[in-house]
Amino acid sequence: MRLHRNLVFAVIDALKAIFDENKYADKEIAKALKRDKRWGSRDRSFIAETTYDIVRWKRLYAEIADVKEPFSRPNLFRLFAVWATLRGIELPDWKQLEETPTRRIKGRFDELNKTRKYRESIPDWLDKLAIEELGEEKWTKEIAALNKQAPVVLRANTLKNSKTALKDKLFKENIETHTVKGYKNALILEERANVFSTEAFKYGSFEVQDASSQLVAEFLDVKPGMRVVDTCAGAGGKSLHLAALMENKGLIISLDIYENKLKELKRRAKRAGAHNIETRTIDTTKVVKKLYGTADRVLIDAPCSGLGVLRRNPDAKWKLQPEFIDEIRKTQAEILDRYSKIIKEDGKLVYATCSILPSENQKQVKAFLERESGKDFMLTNEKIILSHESGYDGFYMALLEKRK
Ligand SMILES: C[S@@+](CC[C@H](N)C(=O)[O-])C[C@H]1O[C@@H](n2cnc3c(N)ncnc32)[C@H](O)[C@@H]1O
Repeated sequence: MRLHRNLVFAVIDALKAIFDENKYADKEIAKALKRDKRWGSRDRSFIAETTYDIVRWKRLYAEIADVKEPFSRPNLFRLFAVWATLRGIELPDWKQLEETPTRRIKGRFDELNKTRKYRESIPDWLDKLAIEELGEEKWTKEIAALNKQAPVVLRANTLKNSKTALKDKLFKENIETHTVKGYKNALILEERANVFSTEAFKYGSFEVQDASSQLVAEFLDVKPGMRVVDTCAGAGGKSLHLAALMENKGLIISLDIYENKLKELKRRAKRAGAHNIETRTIDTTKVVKKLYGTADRVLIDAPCSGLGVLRRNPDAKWKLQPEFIDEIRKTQAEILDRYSKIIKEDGKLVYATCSILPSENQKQVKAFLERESGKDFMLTNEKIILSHESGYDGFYMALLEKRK
């Protein structure tokens, strides 16, 4: 592989913003990709993948390069030199890469590889917390899986086409996919590609959605004609799936505390041809209270640490703080107490997160069932999805039924 100066500079600029200015990796990468319209798909994937790689392995690479944050530009080039050396890429004779100690890099890598917190590049507090929650054996396997690059998974939008029809459509646009057992509407890309530029995407034939995430709406057991409330709808990944499962019949009320996310949901719903979704911003407590006792089904896709989706958001390893996880657990408990009241008698509720920590998942549900607010509910099904077992994102979902 030959390294191109413009592409490497784009990576360095993105890393500077992510590491030193605390910006989000996905946003900075999107910005970097807009810099030159002439860049082709290989150039673009070099920028995206290299940036994500260096974000993912920040602690390991910084230790090998012996550099500390905040990173100066010369130090960011040192991190890049570590990345390139470990991949066996020949370094060009640019002044920024002069005197890279190639042999020493390989030696340090072998040495640090023996210790999990360096090998998997994780902060000490996270390593400690995850061992307490999952046990060392499970965590060691899980973090190794969460450090891999995620496959691109699509969900066929059955309001527009079947999975088989979508597969054919994409094939005609030179995108090859395969199906996976156990995931009704999922197609996995054989090779990474910019699916957003396809005609199939513009027509609303699919959404990009991880396979584990695709299990959540199905878990809620919705039927056409039902009244469903998606309480933490965000930009609508699950609402859109619910609309498809309900064949556009009945009503989905999608709530969130952020109006801008719901605006994006509406835009996506239009493209997907989902006509039974109504959005409401939770700007006062009244919005939720008005819904008490009205829904056949409620989805709580709760805000969480996001530790199950580190493959997609590796910068979360560095942005997450233990205090945030403490706070989010309190929010999850409050949300369960308040939003469970939206359910009618005999109705069903799904509580889901994209976290792998029992304290945000099964323990949260258990505590809810023991509180006054949960006394009428019964846990009838539960899925604990770990990335090293499923091959997809880490997720949790619990199905609760309201008794008479
Ligand atoms: C896991 S994300 C939802 C993802 C979304 N359901 C999807 O499938 O694309 C959690 C969402 O909860 C929202 N949220 C945070 N606190 C909330 C609250 N108190 N009430 C409702 N929504 C909340 C966040 O804005 C975020 O969009």
